[in-house]
Amino acid sequence: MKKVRILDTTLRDGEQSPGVSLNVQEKLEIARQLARLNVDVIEAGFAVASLGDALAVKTIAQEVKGPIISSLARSKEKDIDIAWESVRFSEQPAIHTFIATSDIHLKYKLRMSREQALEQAVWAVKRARSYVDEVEFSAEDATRSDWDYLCQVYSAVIKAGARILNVPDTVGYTTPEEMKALIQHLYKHTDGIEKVIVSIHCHNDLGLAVSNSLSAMLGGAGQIECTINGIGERAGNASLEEIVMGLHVRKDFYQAETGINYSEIYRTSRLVSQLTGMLVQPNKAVVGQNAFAHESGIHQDGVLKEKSTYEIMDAKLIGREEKVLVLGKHSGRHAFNKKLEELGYHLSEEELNQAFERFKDLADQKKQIAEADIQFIAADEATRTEEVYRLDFVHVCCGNNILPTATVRLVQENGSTLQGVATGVGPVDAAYKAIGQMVGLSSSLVNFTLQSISGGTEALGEVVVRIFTDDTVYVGRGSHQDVVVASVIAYLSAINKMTQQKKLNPQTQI
Ligand SMILES: CC(=O)SCCNC(=O)CCNC(=O)[C@H](O)C(C)(C)COP(=O)(O)OP(=O)(O)OC[C@H]1O[C@@H](n2cnc3c(N)ncnc32)[C@H](O)[C@@H]1OP(=O)(O)O
Ligand SMILES: CC(C)C(=O)C(=O)O
Ligand SMILES: [Mg+2]
Repeated sequence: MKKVRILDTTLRDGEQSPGVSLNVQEKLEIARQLARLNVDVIEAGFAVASLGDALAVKTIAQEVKGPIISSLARSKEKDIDIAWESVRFSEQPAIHTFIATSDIHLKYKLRMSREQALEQAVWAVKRARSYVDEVEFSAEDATRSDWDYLCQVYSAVIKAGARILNVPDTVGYTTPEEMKALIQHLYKHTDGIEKVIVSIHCHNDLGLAVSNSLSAMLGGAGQIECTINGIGERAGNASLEEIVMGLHVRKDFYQAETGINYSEIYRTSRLVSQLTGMLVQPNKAVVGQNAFAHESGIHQDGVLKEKSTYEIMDAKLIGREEKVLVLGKHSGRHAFNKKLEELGYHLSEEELNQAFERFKDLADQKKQIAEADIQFIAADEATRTEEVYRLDFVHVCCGNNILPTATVRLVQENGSTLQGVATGVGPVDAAYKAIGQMVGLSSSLVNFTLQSISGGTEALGEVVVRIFTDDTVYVGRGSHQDVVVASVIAYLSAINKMTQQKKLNPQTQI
């Protein structure tokens, strides 16, 4: 059975999804979960992009054990040096350098000749190899590049010391058949290719990212680059859970397997969705809410008689079992903490106390606490931003025959309070206007989403808010059984992040 390496790029390409911005603590939490999922490589970021990115890569390199920790770098001295400074603390550091090879990119973007790009690629790989053995090289837009030129570039970078050759379908342009043929062509015409790992990195512009990745594997690729829930630039990247389960369920056909710990798949999907604010569509394969739900009578009848009639994988295998938890309003701190540890969370004393208090509040109002509720509360506490403004109370007056009005009181860091009242088109709008006036916020709300975390009208409502200011998006999350309260908490969480950022960088306008 062939072993396929999984490189997870949720924290790099995944974070390139429009509207996603993760802080260091959130990235660390995801990286820890990726280690539990047992990915082979975590591409932790693009260190040169910002001080925050470099710090996140460095923190992950220092804290997360198990996977190789890599940073992306253009084929530029500054990028490679900063990438090295950030990953060097890992037990297994790696640098991933790239340059585009398609004529379109060479002519219009890089304004370089083919010869110049080849020279630059070789230089970059040598510089990266002066720091570390694990050097990956990507020929950006490989699938729209001339195949002979591509072989020349790959032969030259192997000679320069690259250990992994990545073939990106940067704009999701190729097809499964063409991808397999390209990988086979590279194997025939690239000098020294048998000594390196061939990797594949597919985008989903035509919805073919997973198919193209699996085809590349059939052509000989030994590493697949992907993201949790398929998030990433534009239409996203190949989705990790679909690739891994595709290889597992069709082992008979692909004759390949990964080292992924299947039981962590669902939990990882939930965590990434929660922290990025990118909701998972209900019909998403493997991790969508409906992926194991049977609606029609004939299907239900079949499944009741024998599950395998309509199920090709076991929900329990990926950690999706809907357990009725024994945890409830009579549970104590020990049992609660043990459950958190089972779910992979190690909270500080203070975080545990806060999480326990929220759990008890919820248990008072909800008959059954689902695992998803507990996971949400734990992740929320583990990644909480320092509170510049905390909600004291929100009262709303609304209905079908009344002007929606909200009164809100906030407590500031120094203990003083702010109180405001406003009207709006609905209770959330009114509350947001009251808060905006109190904190002097001139930024506009970009996006607001609301979903329930578990079933029933008493379920926790999860709100994700994105606010935009000074070219930066701040993502805030909030959860509460009352959706107006959840909305206010989410808004304050985004405002708190923005205010913290302003303290670090006083030029930033609010
Ligand atoms: C296919 C991908 O996903 S690639 C990764 C994409 N991810 C990102 O871009 C996120 C992080 N990026 C950033 O923070 C910024 O773009 C930075 C810090 C990397 C660069 O910022 P800036 O210096 O302001 O440059 P800007 O982004 O406007 O333009 C990119 C420059 O890099 C050059 N460039 C692009 N790719 C490469 C490469 N692989 N090697 C060398 N140079 C490159 C471009 O030609 C352009 O150069 P120019 O300024 O001489 O015209
Ligand atoms: C940097 C490379 C690997 C990339 O993300 C792409 O080409 O899509
Ligand atoms: Mg990409």
